[in-house]
Amino acid sequence: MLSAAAFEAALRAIGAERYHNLHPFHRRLHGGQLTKGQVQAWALNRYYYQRCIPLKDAALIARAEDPALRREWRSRLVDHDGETEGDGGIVRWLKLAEGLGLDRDYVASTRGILPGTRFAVEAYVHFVAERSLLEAVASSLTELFSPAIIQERVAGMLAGYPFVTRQTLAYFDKRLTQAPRDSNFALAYVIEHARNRDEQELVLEALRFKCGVLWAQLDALYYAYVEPGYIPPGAFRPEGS
Ligand SMILES: O=C(O)c1cc(C(=O)O)c2c(n1)C(=O)C(=O)c1cc(C(=O)O)[nH]c1-2
Repeated sequence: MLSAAAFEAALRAIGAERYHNLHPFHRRLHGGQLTKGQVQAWALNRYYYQRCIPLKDAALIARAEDPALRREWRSRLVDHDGETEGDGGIVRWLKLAEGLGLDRDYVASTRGILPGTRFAVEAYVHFVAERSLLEAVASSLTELFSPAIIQERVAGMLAGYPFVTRQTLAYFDKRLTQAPRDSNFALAYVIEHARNRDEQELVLEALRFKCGVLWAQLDALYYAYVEPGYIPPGAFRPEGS
């Protein structure tokens, strides 16, 4: 069995090798190299991820028998759904999409998303609902790596696109405190609850799976909106394309 330190190092190595900051779509997004239509396509598709996160968190809570785990995890539902209407991450993401010039109702309808986005995000929700609780918790560990990408994204997008303002990107301000809180809890949880080498391997595999969920969403965007640019029937078409 790996020591706690070696186990944590193995988890971090997966992020260093596979996290979606490395994807060419993100390299372009953060480097100011995309058109407004391509940035809109990113925001519109990612809305589906945001919308489904609370479904997977609710699925996890439904399976957790430990009140302490449920109590800790429910803050994630509040972060995304808000305490009242008009509050929370989902609404903040819709504001981001609107700030980029998209119609809020069209985004919320998810009619324009890519099939690849739908399948990748649904695979995540199913994974959390169907695998062991340990794997479900482990699959959230990509958030260990998100503060760095968020800082890079916000700075890169503000510098790279005249149509992006700090207010438009307000969604990410809260994530900079929420993500470390959540991922530190999840990391301590998997270190404590993976009781043997096989369970540690399940945790590592869950994190690799989740990196694939994030990567596949960007593959779909790249293929449809960058190269070769085959937009599937029914999916969002940027103006002038
Ligand atoms: O901006 C990003 O790159 C990024 C990445 C991730 C992630 O690593 O899964 C999440 C988020 N953002 C995010 O905003 C978010 O609410 C979130 C929840 C989760 C999760 O798996 O429970 N990941 C992420």
